[in-house]
Amino acid sequence: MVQSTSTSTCVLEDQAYTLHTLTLPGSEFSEEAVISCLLDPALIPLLPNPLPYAHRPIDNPNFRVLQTAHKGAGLFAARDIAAGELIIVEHPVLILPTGRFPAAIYDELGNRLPEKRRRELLAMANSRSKDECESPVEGIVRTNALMLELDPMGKISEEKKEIYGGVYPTINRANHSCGPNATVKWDLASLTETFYALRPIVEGEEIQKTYINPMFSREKRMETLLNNYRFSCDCPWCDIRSGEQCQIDHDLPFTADEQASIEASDRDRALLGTWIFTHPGYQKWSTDLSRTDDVIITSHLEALALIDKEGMHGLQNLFIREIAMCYAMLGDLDAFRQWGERVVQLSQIEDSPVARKFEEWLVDPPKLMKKWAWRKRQREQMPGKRMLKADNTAAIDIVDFDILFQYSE
Ligand SMILES: C[S@@+](CC[C@H](N)C(=O)[O-])C[C@H]1O[C@@H](n2cnc3c(N)ncnc32)[C@H](O)[C@@H]1O
Repeated sequence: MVQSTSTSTCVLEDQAYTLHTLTLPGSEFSEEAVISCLLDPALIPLLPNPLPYAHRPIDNPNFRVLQTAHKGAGLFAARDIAAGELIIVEHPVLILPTGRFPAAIYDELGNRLPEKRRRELLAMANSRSKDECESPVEGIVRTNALMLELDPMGKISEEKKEIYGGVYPTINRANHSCGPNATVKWDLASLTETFYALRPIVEGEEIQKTYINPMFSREKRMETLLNNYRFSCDCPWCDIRSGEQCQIDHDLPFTADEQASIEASDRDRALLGTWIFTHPGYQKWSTDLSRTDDVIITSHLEALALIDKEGMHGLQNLFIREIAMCYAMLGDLDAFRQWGERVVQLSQIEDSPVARKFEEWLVDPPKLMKKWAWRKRQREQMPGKRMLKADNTAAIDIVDFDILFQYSE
């Protein structure tokens, strides 16, 4: 069976692009899946080879697609969903760069799909008028595409590297919130996007992701959403007058209290965005006894309180993991179990090796963790040692926020 076919097509600003169709074979559990791609030819050898089997559909899904009052369709929890729980795994129907191409190229990308997939694509939301995007496929791409990585090892030089997006008939039904309860993770090896919960979602609640960097100020978030997706955000962090007359529709000036609340939210979001560079981190603390025993835990609990307030749960894992590690170094078994179990639950999709490591440790932490109670033992051996410095050194871990965002023009 031919799984991968190319037809050389267009050159845009000196760059050649290839229309390339991927047919992922079906298995005992799945039908074959076709992905219609527009690619820099240099990316083709970087695709998984052989292609993976098409993903098995999820039995008894925990979500439904329903119509909303003013946002088009949306995804809603069909039952309670736990933090970290899988919602859906899906192959894109299209993969293409963010740049603009002639309408005929978009149409051709759509036409290369089997009829059922093409109809699914054409039924998706399109926020662009015919004047803006002559091809409806382009309008659908601009409204829906999620960034994905085809060259994780950086084989293509930085100057030539482009941003690619994927379009997903189901995941893309998720509407936007600046305090999302779910997020996505791309996996090149299986050519899938996984959509999963960031915090508990109750039955009937809308399942939403963020389309933009949630660290932006309210003004910038609203401007970006209007420019790229053509809507005014009415999430609780933007429409601070929910239930009353709202600024978005009526352009009334904010009261002093409303203005203060917007400024506090902007400040807290910006602070969370730089927290790991400006606040103490586990790595240095773990070997430095001059720092107080609770400095990381206290600081990280502060960050988690802000994360809860702003609904930025996409940032929580690093803090939760480091708090668990602090309790391990302090030899506090109950607290390590409590935080470690949260790590396992929240990391199963986001970072499965971390989830597995914690699962292993949780069987018998004092026996299995090399540094178990290291700080406690050091203190016992040096009871007189004073803690000299307040800790103001930043962590060096870098959070990759990119997976949170949709791509924009
Ligand atoms: C990726 S689609 C989301 C699914 C879409 N509602 C549908 O019917 O398929 C993006 C479009 O949904 C709408 N949308 C998404 N989030 C919204 C929100 N928070 N408020 C209003 N409209 C929203 C906008 O029209 C936006 O261009």
